[in-house]
Amino acid sequence: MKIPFTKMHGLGNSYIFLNLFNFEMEDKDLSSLAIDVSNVNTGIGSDGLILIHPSKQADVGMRIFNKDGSEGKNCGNGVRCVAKFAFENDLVNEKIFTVETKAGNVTAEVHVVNKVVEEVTVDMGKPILKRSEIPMVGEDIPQVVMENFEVSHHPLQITAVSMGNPHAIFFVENIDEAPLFELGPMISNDQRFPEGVNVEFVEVVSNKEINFSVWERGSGVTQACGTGACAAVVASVLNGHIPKNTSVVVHLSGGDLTIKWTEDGHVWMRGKAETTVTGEFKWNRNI
Ligand SMILES: N[C@H](CCC[C@H](N)C(=O)O)C(=O)O
Repeated sequence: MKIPFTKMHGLGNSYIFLNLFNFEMEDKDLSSLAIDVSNVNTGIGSDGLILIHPSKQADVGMRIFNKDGSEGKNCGNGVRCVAKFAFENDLVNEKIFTVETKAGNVTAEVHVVNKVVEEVTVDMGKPILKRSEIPMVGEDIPQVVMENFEVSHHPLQITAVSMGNPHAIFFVENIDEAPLFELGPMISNDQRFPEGVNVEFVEVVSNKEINFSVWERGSGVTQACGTGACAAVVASVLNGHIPKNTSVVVHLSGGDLTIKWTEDGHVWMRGKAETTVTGEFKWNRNI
């Protein structure tokens, strides 16, 4: 089976994009396709697969699958790439439009230079803070902020935020000393998160700047995580490190995002989206 694809990335968080406006894939094949295209040795190499599809409730729709074949509900870097693809391929004809995700609709605005979308601003909507809606097991309280969370004899304090997908945020003194590889996978698969969780370590640099690293649910360490960066800013405000309504520079391994949690409760994200390569993937898994 020959599959036309476009590889794109947001700050090095890369996905293989399929345009389902002019190509069809069976739902039952998507998980295994995500695993195969993500494989850097036998596939194309990426953090997962993203489908761009027609939508009845928004201008375009997207679905995101992680490297392990699991489906996520939202993807900040992915939304910016979908917006770039949709505008540059005339799937939309306005610079501001809506994108359907499994977590609901978001609104994107593309910033164009010489017909090329360089950056995208996304209104990622409101964060979800209620424990049961993260979801996280335990007494259902309005928000989980600096709660004791022991992992493998490490006494940590967790702040939990959902951007439609779950995030566990831990503040550290020095991001370079964060136990990302040791504790990331343990926390991501911890029983206290019934659906798993994305794990972020955050170093507060100032009241408008943070350093950030991430172990993504279903993909492991990635260069960037857009929803994670949004969740990290929300957590920083909840913990009094950053005032609300501040334009925060989030330094991720792959580059910077500018994020603001505004008084009306919405989280805004601005950052780059880039196209790496287009091509045709010969997929011959015996399905
Ligand atoms: N691993 C995430 C999906 C990708 C999110 C990330 N790549 C982003 O940019 O937000 C999850 O399972 O919830």
